[in-house]
Order: sequence, then C-alpha cells, then structure tokens
Amino acid sequence: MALVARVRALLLPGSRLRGATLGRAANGGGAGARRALSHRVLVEADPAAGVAVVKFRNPPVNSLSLEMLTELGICLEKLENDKTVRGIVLTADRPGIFSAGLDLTEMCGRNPAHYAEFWKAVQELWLRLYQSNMALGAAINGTCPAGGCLLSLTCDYRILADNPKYTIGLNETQLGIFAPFWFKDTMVNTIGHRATERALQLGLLFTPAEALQVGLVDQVVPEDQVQSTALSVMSQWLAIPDHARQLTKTMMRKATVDQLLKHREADIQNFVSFISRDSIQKVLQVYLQKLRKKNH
Ligand SMILES: CC/C=C\C/C=C\CCC/C=C/CC(=O)SCCNC(=O)CCNC(=O)[C@H](O)C(C)(C)COP(=O)(O)OP(=O)(O)OC[C@H]1O[C@@H](n2cnc3c(N)ncnc32)[C@H](O)[C@@H]1OP(=O)(O)O
Repeated sequence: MALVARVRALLLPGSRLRGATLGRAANGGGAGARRALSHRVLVEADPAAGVAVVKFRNPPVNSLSLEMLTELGICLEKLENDKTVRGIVLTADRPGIFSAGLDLTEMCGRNPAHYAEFWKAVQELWLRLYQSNMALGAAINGTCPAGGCLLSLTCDYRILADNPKYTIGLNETQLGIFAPFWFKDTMVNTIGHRATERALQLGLLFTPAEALQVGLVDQVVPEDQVQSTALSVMSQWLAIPDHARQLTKTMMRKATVDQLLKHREADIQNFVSFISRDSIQKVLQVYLQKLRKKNH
C-alpha cells in the first residue's frame, strides 16, 4: 500500500490518529509552543525557535512497525510543510529505549505482499529523512539497535545519553540477517568504510564511549541533558542560511540517495525473497522467542 493509502487506513473511523491536532501546549515548551498528538508520535513545536521535537511513543520498545513508520512519515511531511519549522529533533518520549529497530513481527510469518509493503515503508521513511531539507538532530535517550540506529544516522548530528546500558549500532548479523546496502552506505557516510565493515560484519553494538570514539555519535552527555544539548546544537545548525546548508547536505548525500532510488524495486524484491526463506524465518522466530521468553 502506498503512503497515501496507508494514511487513509489510519484515518478511518476508530483510528486514534483521526482528529490529531496541533494546538497550544498545555504545559512545557516556550511561549507559543505547540503540541501535536497522534497515537505513536508526539510533536512539540516551538515556532519561535523554528524547531520541533518529535517523540516516539510506541510501547513497549518503540519498534518501527508499519503503523509507526506511517505515522512518523505523516508527521514529518506535516512538519516539512510548516514554514515555521526549520529543524527537528528526534527522541523517545520515555528514556530507556530510543527505538528497538524494525518491528520483527512485521518480518515473521507474514506473506510476500506484506513484506513488500513493509519494506517500501522503510525505504520511504529513510528517503524522507535522509533527503530532508530541515536540520535533523537525534537526542538518543535510550538503547538504539539496528533500525533505531539507522534513524539516528539519517540525522545531521547525534547526541547520546551517557549510560553504558544504552548501546547503538547495526547489529543485524547477530540476528542472522544483514544490513542492506543503503543502511551500510548511511553508516559509511558517518564513520567511514573500515569502521563500518568491522561494525557490520560483527554486528557491533557500541557503548556510548565506543560510539563517540568511532564517530557514530557527536557528543555523549549526562542523561538529563540529552534533549537540551540537542536543542542547543540545533541553534548552531540553524544559524547557517538554510539554502547554503541544504545545498551542502544534498551534495553530500545525493549519490547515496540516488543508489536507492535507482534500485528501489529490486531492493524490495531482494528483501522479500530473502526474508521469505524458511531458514531466515526460523532464525528470526528463534530470536523473537528468546526476547519473549525473558519476560515469561
Ligand atoms: C534488500 C536487502 C535484502 C535483504 C536484506 C536482509 C535483511 C533485511 C534487513 C532487515 C533489517 C532489520 C533491521 C532491524 O531493525 S531488525 C530489529 C533489530 N532489533 C533488535 O535486535 C533489538 C531487539 N530488542 C532488544 O534487544 C530488547 O528488546 C531491547 C534492548 C530493545 C529492550 O529490552 P527490554 O528488556 O527493555 O525489553 P524486552 O523485554 O526485550 O522487550 C519487550 C517486548 O518487546 C518485544 N520486542 C523487542 N524488540 C522488538 C522488535 N525489534 N520488534 C518487535 N518486538 C520487539 C519483545 O519481544 C518483548 O515482547 P513481549 O515479551 O512483551 O511479548
């Protein structure tokens, strides 16, 4: 289903996204700050600063399900069309887990049409974020594996909470799957080829100190200062004239974006045929069961 159709489905009577509003904040935020609510994404906009904080709230682990991808896409599209917003900070509504990455239940026990729809939504969100004209910051206030790490890598800078429990990285190989070429390219563009090769083959999850050292994040700060630091760094990015910053960003990212645009359909087919393999279904199911067993 294309984004428009998925949005329609989400807006059907009964959906909690229906009637989402952008109103004056009941509390918090500066003068004129606005708050928008959807089911899984909370937006706190500060038009005076030109910045919106987009908070993930998809319990229990902020996984990127099809619905979450869709709501995030809608929210970003709205912000892109809002002339008062020039920068966005992505963060988790509750500290602890920034995002557990792609929702594994979307990749297990479904049919090929579902896998194709899901993968298309992953591609769409990446394209929207990686090509965004806005300045994007990640305030990483929790653990950040795989797809969560990818989200943060689409941003222009990353601030990570100084908590050794919070790790970040593309750990796909540890699950028995692998990071597609555009995940890999996004990481190469951030930390370079050799560090990416090592990180991807070993499926490394970096502690804050390691992430800072390898350049996966730009700053590690005390946990209670992640958002305020991300906002203060944002003011540096917004001090640059938009057109100059945007042209530079496009120049830096265009080759990577073009690769996916050129191979988009093939990438979907590759994903569907890989994820549908019995052997891959089995490893994903074992991984999910291990996660679930912990709690039962
Ligand atoms: C085109 C190319 C062709 C081929 C490419 C090949 C492959 C495609 C690549 C696909 C890319 C995938 C990227 C991903 O993002 S895969 C997801 C990777 N994520 C993880 O490994 C994280 C897994 N989760 C955890 O490690 C922990 O949950 C976490 C540390 C985040 C939190 O721990 P905590 O103890 O707080 O919570 P849990 O008890 O573990 O979890 C609570 C419940 O949430 C469920 N859960 C956790 N993570 C996920 C997830 N990613 N998706 C779905 N559900 C998840 C977990 O099972 C618990 O459920 P219940 O027990 O409550 O039922």
